[in-house]
Amino acid sequence: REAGLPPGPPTIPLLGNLHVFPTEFTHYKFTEWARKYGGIYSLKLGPGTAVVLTNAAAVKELMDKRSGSTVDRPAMHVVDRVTGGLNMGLARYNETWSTLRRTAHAVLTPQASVRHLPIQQAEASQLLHDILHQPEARPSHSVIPASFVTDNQAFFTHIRRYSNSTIMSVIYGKRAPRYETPETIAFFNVQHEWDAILEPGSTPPIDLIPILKYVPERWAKWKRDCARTRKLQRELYFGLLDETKERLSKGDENGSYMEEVLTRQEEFGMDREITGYLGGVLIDGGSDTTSFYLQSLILALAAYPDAQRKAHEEIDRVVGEHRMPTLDSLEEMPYIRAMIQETHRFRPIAPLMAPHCTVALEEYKGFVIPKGTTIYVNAWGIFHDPELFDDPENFFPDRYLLTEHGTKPGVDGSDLRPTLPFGVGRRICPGRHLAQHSINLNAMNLVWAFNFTADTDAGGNPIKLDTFDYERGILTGPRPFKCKITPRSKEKAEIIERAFADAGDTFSKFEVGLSPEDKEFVAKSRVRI
Ligand code: HEM
Repeated sequence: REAGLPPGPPTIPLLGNLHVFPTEFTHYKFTEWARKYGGIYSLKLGPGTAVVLTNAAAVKELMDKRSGSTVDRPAMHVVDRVTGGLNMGLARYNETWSTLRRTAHAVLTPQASVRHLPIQQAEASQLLHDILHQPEARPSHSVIPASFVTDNQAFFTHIRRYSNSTIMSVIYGKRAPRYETPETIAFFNVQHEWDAILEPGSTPPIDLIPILKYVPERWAKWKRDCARTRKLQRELYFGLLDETKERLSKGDENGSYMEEVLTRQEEFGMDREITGYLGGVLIDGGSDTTSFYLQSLILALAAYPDAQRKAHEEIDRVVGEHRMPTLDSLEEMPYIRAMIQETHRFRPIAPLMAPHCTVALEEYKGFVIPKGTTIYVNAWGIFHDPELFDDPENFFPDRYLLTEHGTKPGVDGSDLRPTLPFGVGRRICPGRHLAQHSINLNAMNLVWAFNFTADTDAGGNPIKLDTFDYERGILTGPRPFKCKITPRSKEKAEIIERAFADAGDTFSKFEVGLSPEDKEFVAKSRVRI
C-alpha cells in the first residue's frame, strides 16, 4: 500500500488484498473492515486501488461536494463489450455519458413524474388486484428463474410485473398486462444474463490482465455470453424504440418519455444508437430496483408485526375503510413516511451503490486518494452503524419520528440526507422522482389493503422469516419467502376490484401492439370485472 493512502487490511505482494476480496455479499465484509479500519479505508486490488467510504461526512464531502472528481465509473471491459460504452449507469465519464445524462435530466423531471401518476396508479391497482386473487399460487411461465417457482410466492412475480410494466409504460408507452408478456419475459431473460456477467468473479479478471481480451472466442465462454447478451439487449431496446417511433408517426402518442426524446432528438444530440440505449438503461434501472424495495418492505412488515400494526392503525385513522389511499394521504401519515425511510435504511437495494472512480487526485483528512481510484460508498455500513443508529439491525420506523434522519438522539445526523439510498453526486439516480412516487403509492396501498404474516408449518406454527436471505449482486432484494397475505376487509377487497376495473381506461392507451395472448388476457380480465 502506497504511502498516504488510507489504512486497510494487510496486503500481500502482487495481489494486495485481491485474495481476500469478497465475491458475494461484498457489503458485509466491507462493513466488517470499516468497523476495524475506519470510515475511510483502502484496498489494494493488484496494482489498482479502491477506497471504501463508510462515513457520511466523507461521502458528503468527497462524493457530493467534490462530485466533479468522483463522477467516473471504473473501467469494465465486459460492460463495454456488451453495451459499447452506452449504458449510462456503468459508462465512463465522457461525452456520451454527459449526453445520456443531460437527456435523462431533461425528460425525467419531477413534473413529468407527476404526469405519469395515472398509469402508476392504475398499475398499482392491478398489483393489489393480482395479489388479492393470487397471493399464493404458482406462476406459470417456465423461464422464471427456478427460485421463483415455489408455493406462496406469487406476490413476488406480481411485484416484478408491476415494476416492469410501469417502467415500460412510462418509458416506451407500452405496458405488460401479464408477467408472461413477451417483452417482460425478454427483459427478465436478458437481465438474468446481464446480472450473471456483472457478478464479480463470473468472468476472468480482464481489467487487471488485459491480455485476456485476446483469447479467441472459442476458448472464452465469457465472450460468447457477452455477445449473446448484447444481441438480446439490442433486440429488446430497439424493438421497443421502433414501436414508439411508429406510434409517434401515426399520431398515437401516450406521453411516454421516449416520445419526448425522439421528438427532441436533434436538440439533445442523440442518434439512434444512443437513444436506444437510453431507453434500455431506464427500464433496466427501473425494474428490479422498485421490485426489490417493495419485496423488502413486505418482508419487513411480515417479520415485524409491531411495525405493521402501527402502520395499519395510522392508515385506518387517516384513510379509513371506504377509499384507497392517494399520494396526498402521505402528508398526514408520519409513521408510514418513517416506514418508507426505514425500509431504505434497513435493506438498501444497492448496499454499495454503484462503484465510482476518481478523475483527479483528492486529499481528505490527511489521506491521498489517487486519480483512477475506485470508490465504494458503503451505504449498508452507514445505515447499519451502531454509532449512528440505535439497534440498527432492527426494523424500527419510529426512529425516523424521533429524529430527522433516524439517528440516535444526541447524534449529529446532518451529513445524512433522505435521498442517500438513491446515490451520490452527479451519478445520483435520475429515476428517483419516479421511483419515490411508485414506492410511496405502493407502500400505502399494500399496508391499507393487506395483512402480511409469516407462513405456518404443517403443525400450524409460524415459520421464522429470515430477513438476511437476500439475492447476490450489485442490486439486492429478498429471495422468495413464504408469506400469508390476506385482505384486511371485504369492503377493501371490493374497492380493489373497482379500482382495477376503473383503471381499464388508463390502461387502454398503453395496450397497443399487444401479443394475441395479452389481448385475450386483457379482454377476459375486463369482462370478469
Ligand atoms: C427503489 C428505486 C430505486 C433506487 C433505490 C435506485 C438507486 C440508485 C442508485 C443507488 C444508483 C447509483 C448512484 C451512484 O452511483 O451514486 C442509481 C443509478 C441509476 N438509476 Fe436508480 N434507483 C431506483 C429506481 C430507478 C428508476 C425507476 C430508474 C429509471 C427510471 C433508475 C435509473 C437509474 C440510472 C439510469 C442510474 C445510473 C445513473 C448514472 O450512472 O449516471 N433508477 N439508482
